Formats: sequence, C-alpha cells, structure tokens
Amino acid sequence: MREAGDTAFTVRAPASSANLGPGFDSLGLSLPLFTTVTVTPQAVAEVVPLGPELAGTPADEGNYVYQAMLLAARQAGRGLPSARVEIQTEIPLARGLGSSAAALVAGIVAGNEALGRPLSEAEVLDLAAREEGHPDNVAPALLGGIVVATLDRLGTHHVRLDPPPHLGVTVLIPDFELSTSRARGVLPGEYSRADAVHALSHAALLAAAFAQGRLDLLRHAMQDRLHQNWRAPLVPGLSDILEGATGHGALGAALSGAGPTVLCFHDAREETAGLHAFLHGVMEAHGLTGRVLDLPIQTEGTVVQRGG
Ligand SMILES: Nc1ncnc2c1ncn2[C@@H]1O[C@H](COP(=O)(O)OP(=O)(O)O)[C@@H](O)[C@H]1O
Ligand SMILES: N[C@@H](CCOP(=O)(O)O)C(=O)O
Repeated sequence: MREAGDTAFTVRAPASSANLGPGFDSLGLSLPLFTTVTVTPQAVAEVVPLGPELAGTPADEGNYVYQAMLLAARQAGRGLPSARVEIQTEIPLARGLGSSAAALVAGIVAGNEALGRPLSEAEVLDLAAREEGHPDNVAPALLGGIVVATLDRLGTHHVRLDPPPHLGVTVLIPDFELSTSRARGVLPGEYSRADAVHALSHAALLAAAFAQGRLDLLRHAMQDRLHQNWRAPLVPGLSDILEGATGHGALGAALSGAGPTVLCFHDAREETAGLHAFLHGVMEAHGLTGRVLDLPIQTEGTVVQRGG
C-alpha cells in the first residue's frame, strides 16, 4: 500500500479576483481568504469537507479537490498514495472570488506534494490553467500578488507583480450565488474591432499602471466592454457601483471574476466609511443582503506546511 509520505501536510491556497475590469481571462489578484487542504497518510482514502460552506460538496473521490489531486498524479504518471483529505474554506462559493481555482490549485499542489513534488511550479500553473480554461484566477491563487497571464499551446506565460504601495481592496460580497459557467454563458461569441481595441488598450494600460504604481490611472484603465455590461442583468446594482464608486472614494471598480462580488480599489491611507455606506446603500436599493469587507492584496500564494 502506497501512502502520502511519512507525515501529514497542509496546503493553503488563497482567493482571487479575476478580470479587474478589462483583463478578461488574463488579469487577477490574490486575496487573503483561504482554502485549506490537510492530507494525512492512512491505509484507506477518505475525503472530508468541513464547515457549512462546503456542506453541498461531495464527501468522496468525486470532490473537486480530490479530483485535482488525481489530476496532478496523472500528469506525473503516478498513482496517488492513499490518505485522509480534509478540506476547509473561508472563500464563499460561486461569488466570483475564485473558490474553484483555490480548490483546483490546492488539490494539484497537494497531489504533487504527496508524490514528492515531481511537477515544477510552472507545470503546476500550466496544469491548473488548462483545467480551468483560463489563467486569471489560478495564477494569483498559486503565486499571490497581481498576475498578468496568458495561456497558449506552448504553456502559461505570466508576469507576477507585487501590489503597488497603499493599494487596498474593498469587496461587496452579495449573499446569492452565481456560477461562473452561467455568467460565461451570457457573453457574446464575437466582438467588434472597436471593442477589441478598447479591451486591449485598457488591459495593457491597467497592467502598466499596476507595474508603475499609477493609482491615478485605475479609474480610466478599469473600463471594460467585454463582459460587465452583459453580466449586469445577473448582478443587481452592478451598474450603479461601476458608475458611482469613484464618486465615493474608490480608485476604480469592477465585477470580481464572473460575479456577483464587486471589487473596488481604495487608497489604504484613506478612510473607507463613505465607500462602505455607498455600497450598503446600493444593496439596500436593490433589495440585496451581503457583506462589505476591506482586504489587503495577498502577496503570498499557495503554501505547503509539513509537520508541527
Ligand atoms: N473547496 C471546495 N471543495 C469542493 N468543491 C469546491 C470547492 N470550492 C469550490 N468548489 C466547486 O466550485 C464551484 C464554484 O465554482 P465557480 O462557479 O467557478 O465559482 P467561483 O470559483 O467564482 O467561486 C462550487 O459550486 C463547487 O462545486
Ligand atoms: N475570467 C473569468 C473569471 C471567473 O472568475 P470566478 O472567480 O467567477 O470563477 C470570467 O470572467 O468568466
């Protein structure tokens, strides 16, 4: 019987916010809410999702985290050692905060760790990006910080940036779920040349603004025509926030991933009470409930801890 090494280990993968406006499928950042997977070698495989957030997920080998561990093993051409796999998460599911990317990355990293790390970091990233179909959540989940990434037939190519000083995030997390597949389903199959030029010029400006710490450019660079308008009918209040947030202290605003969470940037040296009041007011006007949180950008990506 193969077992997962000699000792238990824990993998912790962070949440992520993808797109950031115009960077559809290509730009994302990491946030300090975590999915944690604890792998304990034992004779029989066991999958144990813990806590209310994971109540609806499979408690068997069909669990997405376990499937990701198997994916890593298949990629390495090996069998997965038997273990008890406990899964916990602070990331609300289907809200546009990359819960599936965190589960996928945590599972791949856990499978790789159980096998003695046959896959390099680049191979882990590429495997996760191909499985998810786009790299904008899995790259910041694995690497932390802000990541610009593209996926082509040769691999997943990326640049990871440390966040500019004083750049803080405010997220409005509504209490309702919206699956990424549903929110991708409303997007058109084709765009005009004008929309393509709009998208690439804004995404390029946004990446450059992050690289140079040009917080003054965020409100201009975060304009999008590829996905937010199409998704607005699925996210009550989104248009109000995109139009009004910069008038209430935000440096820029965007739908987080496929939604329904909305992300605003703020200057961490400034008060955010006015922005919070505005976001709560939008929720109230649309009959929604939810949470508004200030978070720093998470600079550390996925980590493995052994022993202890
Ligand atoms: N920790 C987890 N364990 C098992 N499945 C998970 C976990 N996190 C996410 N998932 C799966 O991913 C789905 C949400 O993915 P998705 O619709 O892409 O939303 P998002 O990634 O924005 O949270 C959940 O409904 C669940 O099936
Ligand atoms: N680029 C993707 C990002 C999906 O992010 P998620 O956090 O909602 O899974 C998209 O916009 O569909």
